[in-house]
Amino acid sequence: MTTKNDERPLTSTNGDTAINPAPNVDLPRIEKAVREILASVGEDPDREGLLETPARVARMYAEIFSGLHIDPARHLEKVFQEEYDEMVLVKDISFNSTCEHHLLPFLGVAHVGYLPRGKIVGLSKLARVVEEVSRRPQVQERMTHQIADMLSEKLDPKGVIVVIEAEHTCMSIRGIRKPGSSTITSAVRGLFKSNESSRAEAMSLIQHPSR
Ligand SMILES: Nc1nc2c(ncn2[C@@H]2O[C@H](COP(=O)(O)OP(=O)(O)OP(=O)(O)O)[C@@H](O)[C@H]2O)c(=O)[nH]1
Ligand SMILES: [Zn+2]
Repeated sequence: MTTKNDERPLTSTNGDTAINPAPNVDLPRIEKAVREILASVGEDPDREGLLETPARVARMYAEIFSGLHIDPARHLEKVFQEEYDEMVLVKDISFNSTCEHHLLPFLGVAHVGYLPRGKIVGLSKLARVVEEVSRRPQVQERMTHQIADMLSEKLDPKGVIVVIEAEHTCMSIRGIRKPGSSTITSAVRGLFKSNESSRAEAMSLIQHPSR
């Protein structure tokens, strides 16, 4: 089954009814662009194996960029009053994000810690923040400090530390081609910034193998 460029329906479902799961993402526009890219590299967008590709890619972008249209910090609204003022650290939160320079994935783990000031938050919420922030085109540095800023603002903690370790596929599958290289970024706020021993304690817990 082949159809001409301008005859192809610009919907993004396999069935008759187009349901756009991401109302702020223009799926038909992505599909059109993907067809254009395929044609530009010398492919035939109308060959059987590629027929559904533009719609798939559109859905994929809606998924991996879904963090653009939401406020990840909303997960930090529900706090519990608790007189615990030692460190809380959730390690090895896996994520995948997209490098804004090449639109290729960078993926790895985030470590998120804070020193509460009478307010704690559900542990899963830290992972939810990482998950949603990661679903944006970005650089790792911005992702790191945005997560730290969200915690600082919503929890008013005594300190925040965010460390992210990731492999950038734009460095491993193309360009300089260094698979296995790892980029580490950190953002520290409050006591973790001003107090060297607090920061060292957090860093040693982060570096310590889990379990
Ligand atoms: N600082 C930073 N750089 C990134 C990130 N993701 C990708 N990059 C880099 O962005 C840079 C873009 O460099 P350019 O010279 O504009 O593009 P390019 O010619 O494709 O670069 P090469 O990757 O060196 O081939 C590259 O050095 C990438 O490694 C990130 O999260 N943070
Ligand atoms: Zn890149």
